[in-house]
Amino acid sequence: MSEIKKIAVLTSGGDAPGMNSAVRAVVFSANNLGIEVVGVLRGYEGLIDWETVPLGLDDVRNINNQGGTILFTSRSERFLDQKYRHIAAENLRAHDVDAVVAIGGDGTLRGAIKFKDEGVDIVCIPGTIDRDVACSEYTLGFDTAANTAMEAIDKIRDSSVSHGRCSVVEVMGRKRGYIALWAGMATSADAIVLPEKWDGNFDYIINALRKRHTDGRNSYLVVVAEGVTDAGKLADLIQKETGIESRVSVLGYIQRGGQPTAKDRMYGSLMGAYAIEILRQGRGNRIVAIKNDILVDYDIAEAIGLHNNNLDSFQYQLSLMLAE
Ligand SMILES: Nc1ncnc2c1ncn2[C@@H]1O[C@H](COP(=O)(O)OP(=O)(O)OP(=O)(O)O)[C@@H](O)[C@H]1O
Ligand SMILES: O=P(O)(O)OC[C@H]1O[C@](O)(CO)[C@@H](O)[C@@H]1O
Repeated sequence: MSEIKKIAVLTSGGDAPGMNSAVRAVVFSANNLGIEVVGVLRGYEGLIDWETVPLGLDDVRNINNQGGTILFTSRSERFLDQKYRHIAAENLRAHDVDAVVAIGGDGTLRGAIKFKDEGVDIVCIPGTIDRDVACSEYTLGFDTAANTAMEAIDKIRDSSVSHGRCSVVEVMGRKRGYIALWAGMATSADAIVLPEKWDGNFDYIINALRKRHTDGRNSYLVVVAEGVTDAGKLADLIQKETGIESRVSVLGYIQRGGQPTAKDRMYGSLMGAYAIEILRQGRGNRIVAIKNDILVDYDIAEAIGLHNNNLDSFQYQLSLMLAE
């Protein structure tokens, strides 16, 4: 890679708390090295339409505490088409941009691999509440989302206890159950339903709730990851099979919003700065990741080849034991 004089930074896929800290650290670190930064608006869409803003220190100074992403984001249908990826690459060349920092989830990473074929140097930062980027132990936004879900479930439980009901709460995570596991354990759920462990059979939940009901328990909490089943149907099934009055709450987009936790601000800052360090070393087509709580980086193609559908088995076993 030739010497870097100008870079573009974008956020893509679902917004995630901590993305702003990463953008901020990218701008500060680049500025230190005399590298110019443009912010691309609305993710890969903004690359295709060349919707950009210059980013200086004053533009990012006070964004650590802001939820969402100041650069906006999108799910770009057009970027799936090579014709538009070519236009995006031509736009970068026309504006003398030497490399791109893309902050997003596994889809953003897949897009980056394709974009590499257009001759673009790109460094990715894992940012998604789902924590579903296999090469990294952490993705920006997870901690804030898990805390938001926990606080919401605490409140739902208050009402559930008052009425002697069963609350079924659906949380996000796409095909991964991390938000459900963390928020469920933190709120002492009676059952946590995870995509990684789902065998299509609700009997064990029904039986467990029935036993608790017989034992005289007053209220019940089931946390279900969105990747498993329709939570409303599960609430109906529980009510029908156990006689416990049941209600459903789908937490939805509140999990993506709100002020980032200290962890997301810190990891966003670290990952943003590390991305610029990778480029300073003349390395492209990398993804920043966390391994054993330390910053590392992988070749993007190697990273996308990794699959990790396992949950930490100790955490999972503990969640079962604590739900007894
Ligand atoms: N195979 C692909 N080829 C080209 N571009 C892709 C591909 N997969 C995804 N992308 C691009 O990356 C964008 C972001 O991906 P996606 O919408 O899946 O979100 P994500 O980055 O996985 O984030 P989140 O996990 O928060 O949803 C897509 O909207 C699309 O523009
Ligand atoms: O914003 P959209 O397109 O509705 O996407 C929702 C999905 O995005 C995520 O919130 C991740 O960003 C997933 O947990 C969820 O399945």
